Amino acid sequence: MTTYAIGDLQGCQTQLNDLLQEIDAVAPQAKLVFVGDIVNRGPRSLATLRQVRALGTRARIVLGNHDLNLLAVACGLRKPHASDTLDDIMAADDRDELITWLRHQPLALEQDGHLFVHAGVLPQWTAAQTVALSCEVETVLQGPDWVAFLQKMYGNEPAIWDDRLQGDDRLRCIVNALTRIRFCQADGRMDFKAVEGLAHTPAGLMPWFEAPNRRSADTTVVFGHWSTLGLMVSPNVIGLDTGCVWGGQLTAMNLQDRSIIQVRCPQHQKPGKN
Ligand SMILES: Nc1ncnc2c1ncn2[C@@H]1O[C@H](COP(=O)(O)OP(=O)(O)OP(=O)(O)OP(=O)(O)OC[C@H]2O[C@@H](n3cnc4c(N)ncnc43)[C@H](O)[C@@H]2O)[C@@H](O)[C@H]1O
Repeated sequence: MTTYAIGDLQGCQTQLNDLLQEIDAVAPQAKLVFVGDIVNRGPRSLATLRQVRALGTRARIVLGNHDLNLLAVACGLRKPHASDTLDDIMAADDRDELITWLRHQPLALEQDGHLFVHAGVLPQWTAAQTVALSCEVETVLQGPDWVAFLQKMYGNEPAIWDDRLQGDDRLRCIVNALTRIRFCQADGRMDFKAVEGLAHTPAGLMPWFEAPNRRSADTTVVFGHWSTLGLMVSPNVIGLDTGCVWGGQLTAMNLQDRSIIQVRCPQHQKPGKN
């Protein structure tokens, strides 16, 4: 069975339609895995969310930082940022159903020998451990205390993993790795400032996937989140955020033969204005 992994949609539903048409033309039964940031910044968050959900068992997703932001906005914890484009979801008749569906999605999943996350994986984690840690967050997100969890989720500390972490600190560290990391130090300490591409790697930092002795290196990790990195394809790392919302492209990769389908996108937001 063919599987396509698809990069950050960010509410670009017109391009999602175009992309799905192109996929269907070559592999109509293909399974789909979206690497998160289904919504926000783009013009059609509601339609995008509805369409991905309507794909049913054909598609799986992992949650991104913008999807978590939507949950926080929807439950009244966060005010929308000026650059957020979530109003159509907030006003939708099916808003509660959509939010419930979203908070029942994973932050990491393994399928067909690939590990899917939105942002990255800490060097101390194996692929199996990554999925287990994701499950810890999912259990809380799907339970009765999900709003209290989101309230404690924000923050950059602890920035380094320790198996002994517990409670809110443990969950925050897991969420930050799976949905926000780009660069880290050699010991896996996460950086949350640098957002540019590899040519601008700050001194003392490295992309998370180049951390020495990364224990998930035996599994191909597929991720999004890092639009300034762009399309990144190496034997065991595949980055698919090609900045559709910033005027780049929406990208899908056939994980069996690594062929690429891309759809050009108009610029919906200007970099640096968020
Ligand atoms: N635990 C948690 N803690 C904190 N926040 C959490 C959280 N969980 C969820 N969130 C939420 O995360 C949301 C986003 O936070 P931000 O802080 O805005 O996230 P970001 O990483 O800067 O941006 P993004 O995720 O859109 O990534 P991209 O590569 O496209 O863009 C990255 C940057 O690249 C720039 N860029 C894009 N294309 C560019 C180009 N062509 N040239 C130059 N710069 C470009 C953009 O301007 C942008 O600044 C917030 O709403 C927040 O609520």
